[in-house]
Amino acid sequence: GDLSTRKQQVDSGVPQQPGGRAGRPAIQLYLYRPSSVCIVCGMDTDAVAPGPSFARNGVEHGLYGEFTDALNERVRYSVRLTECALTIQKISSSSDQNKVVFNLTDCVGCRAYNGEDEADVGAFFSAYFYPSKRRWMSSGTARQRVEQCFRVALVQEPLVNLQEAERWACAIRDASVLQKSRRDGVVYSQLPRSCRVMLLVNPQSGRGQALQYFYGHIEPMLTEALVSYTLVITEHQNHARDLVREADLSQWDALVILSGDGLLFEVVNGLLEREDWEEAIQTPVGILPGGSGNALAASVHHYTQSSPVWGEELLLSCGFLLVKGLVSRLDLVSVHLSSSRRIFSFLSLAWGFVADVDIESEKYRHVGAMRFLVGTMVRLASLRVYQGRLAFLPVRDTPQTGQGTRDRATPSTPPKSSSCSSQPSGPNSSPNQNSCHSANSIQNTAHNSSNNAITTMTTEPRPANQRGPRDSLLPDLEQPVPEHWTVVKEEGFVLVLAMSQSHLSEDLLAAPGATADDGCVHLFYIRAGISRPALLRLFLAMEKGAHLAIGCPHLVYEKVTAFRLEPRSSEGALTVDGERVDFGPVQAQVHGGIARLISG
Ligand SMILES: Nc1ncnc2c1ncn2[C@@H]1O[C@H](COP(=O)(O)OP(=O)(O)OP(=O)(O)O)[C@@H](O)[C@H]1O
Repeated sequence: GDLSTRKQQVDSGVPQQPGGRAGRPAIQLYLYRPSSVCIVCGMDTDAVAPGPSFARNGVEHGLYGEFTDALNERVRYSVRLTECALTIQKISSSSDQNKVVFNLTDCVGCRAYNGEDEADVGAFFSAYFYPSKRRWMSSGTARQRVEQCFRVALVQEPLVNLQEAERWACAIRDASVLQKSRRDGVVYSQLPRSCRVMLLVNPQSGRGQALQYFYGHIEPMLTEALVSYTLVITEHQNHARDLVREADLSQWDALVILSGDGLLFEVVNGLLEREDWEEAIQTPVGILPGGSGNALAASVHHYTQSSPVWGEELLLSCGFLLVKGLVSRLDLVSVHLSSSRRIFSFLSLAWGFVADVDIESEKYRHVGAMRFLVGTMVRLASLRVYQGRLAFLPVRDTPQTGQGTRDRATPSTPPKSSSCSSQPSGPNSSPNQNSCHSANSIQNTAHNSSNNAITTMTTEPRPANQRGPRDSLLPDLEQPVPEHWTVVKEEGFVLVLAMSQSHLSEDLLAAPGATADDGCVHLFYIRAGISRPALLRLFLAMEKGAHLAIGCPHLVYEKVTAFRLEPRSSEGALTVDGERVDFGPVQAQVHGGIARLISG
């Protein structure tokens, strides 16, 4: 339904209706009451003359209109829309002081509507912006909601006024769609306009506030951006996985989760367990932070090169990226567990200190993201050494044609699924022979069973746990690692951490150089012998991603495409994407860019 009330604020120069207060946004319900809108369109004044490329209340290379403040008819504004900005200026003012320019890269939508008062002939349009602004009372910037509302009352005919409001709304929407902040070197595709999203919310995630976050921040934003969604509230573990495995994906342009990373782990693995996994994994996935770790959400925000944000500011940032709808590639790591199970990870594999902190701090969940700090202090007090063997395939030693490296040139028509196997290949197999890339089309195609690119199965379908891309770099887990792999001499570790994204949690920038689709795993390990203060210094430095610059002799960092870890001590946990997995030998290989992630 329509939004029905909102906070209104008119500042000295320009009427604004910010939905949240400055600084950290609180959870608020934005209920819309259009009658509170404050600008009247159609005043005949020459105080601010339109530029030569504008027609008054008409379009040439933009739009120009003149307005008065409905709350004070003596205050008038000129409004200009160009291809990249909406500029609002107080007409009576001769200086530029009262001019406000809204960049359309910050605009998520605009809509036209009638007022609640049936006797009112005027119509309205509202434009919704989320510019990055300085925080109130603290340093840095964060996105904050700003609404600009205009009343159109050109004539006494309500329909004509509504058509004029719709013309402005449409022009602002169209111009905003074209204005997106893209990073150099990233290949994007685009969600369709008015896209359809399946939005999965885990009400238990984090401190149990995910649904509040949804209704307070995300639902209004989706409505503003005309994104239609189906809300699914997960009821139990593996609910999302089962749902995604069976869903008719042609109904959705994206699968988005509002939760911790664990729910996206289920979605990704559900997609790869489908018979049509090659096409299914092309469905863009998105993340909205609702957990206590929120590592992928923090990474996605970090990739936009914006200053760090946390909590609800991070939620707003990720919500903004979702409705802007840019999609890039996402690496997945195929992880073979000792139980012969294979799972796919988009985030991390941890053993030792980090994994133990993650699992042991579950009991401090009520303190939110602080649980990791508490857990770190507790585990530091009883620091352990974990015995095991580690081997890896450095990026520099990886065959260029093999899987695990970034391959943007992969043809868009996938090979037949029947030629693929999820089982590890023998050490002598050629990566080319074994490679089974998914369709790496950057087009945002409908998930249509008549699509030519979709491969039909010509042989017996593989069981769900054997689907997904073939791991051409991995030998059998019982076989020794290939000779060209690097085997670590030491067998005593404090931690081993394999990162696919930049962040380990909202405030731990573990792999500063990582991107979502760099085609490698950022492998860190800390050798036994590090002192408690040195380890603490490393974690404190990690908050700003400065741990590698400390020069700690116990910390080793390698970019790899595959690795194997064989724990020898029985204590400690093994986690994949923050979830505990079967303890024992494990090996993994990266599949560069096989999934798609809503990012910026
Ligand atoms: N309604 C539910 N009740 C209980 N568990 C659920 C429910 N929905 C999903 N789950 C499971 O909860 C687990 C944790 O979810 P998720 O990682 O999304 O949140 P979180 O653990 O709070 O986040 P974080 O790891 O950042 O603290 C997942 O394995 C998921 O399967």
